[in-house]
Amino acid sequence: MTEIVLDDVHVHREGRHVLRGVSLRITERRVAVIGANGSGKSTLARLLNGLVLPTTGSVHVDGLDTRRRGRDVRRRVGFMFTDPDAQILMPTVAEDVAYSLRRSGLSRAEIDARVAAELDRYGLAGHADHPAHLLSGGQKQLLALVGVLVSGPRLVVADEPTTLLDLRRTRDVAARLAALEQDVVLVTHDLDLVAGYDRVLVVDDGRVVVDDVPAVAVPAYRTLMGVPA
Ligand SMILES: Nc1ncnc2c1ncn2[C@@H]1O[C@H](COP(=O)(O)OP(=O)(O)OP(=O)(O)O)[C@@H](O)[C@H]1O
Repeated sequence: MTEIVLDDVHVHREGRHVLRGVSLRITERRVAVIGANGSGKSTLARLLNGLVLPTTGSVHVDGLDTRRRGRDVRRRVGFMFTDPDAQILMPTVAEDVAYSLRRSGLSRAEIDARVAAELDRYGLAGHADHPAHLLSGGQKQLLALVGVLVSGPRLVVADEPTTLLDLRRTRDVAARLAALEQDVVLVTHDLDLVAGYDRVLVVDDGRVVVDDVPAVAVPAYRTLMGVPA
């Protein structure tokens, strides 16, 4: 279990107050973040692995300050972006996953074995030597997830990972995330995906305005947006 503590976090970006005093302690296995466009969800997600640093306040992951120990934090907390193309860096599928292990200290043979096992687990083994850019959107998102998982994070932050996917691929990626042994923080606009989560944070105008189980938080968000079910 990973513990993330945000203490009175404010984030200013180019004169804008993007987050306004967020304090949280996250220890649950499945946490979802929902909220309107521009409310600050991505910024909150990026704080969790030090991709964004607080302007004031602090973020600690298992006691590590993201401001001072960013590299150690990122080893614990993997990040999955909305657009998998932003995360696919190497020409072939297997090379791309192997790239995530370049600083692992493993031998070439160990890296190859681990890559093959992970691709197999995610149904991508048959594509190992294919150009990564020829995969379907859903396969690319799974490849991005494999690239995040292969280096062994304890927690995966996924920022709208199903936004670009069709219904079937959305269900597939969501099921993969739900089945992970790692802890998950999921940012999403798809309210169906958060049903099984332990905790839902509703972000509005830079603040966490609701922090509750899905059965309470989702209706509260609908009311906030003026679209009750
Ligand atoms: N680097 C930046 N420079 C300037 N403004 C920024 C920056 N990052 C975020 N913002 C602004 O902060 C606000 C919150 O952005 P953020 O991406 O966190 O929202 P979001 O809730 O994830 O939105 P969406 O649902 O549309 O993805 C937006 O108004 C955005 O324009």
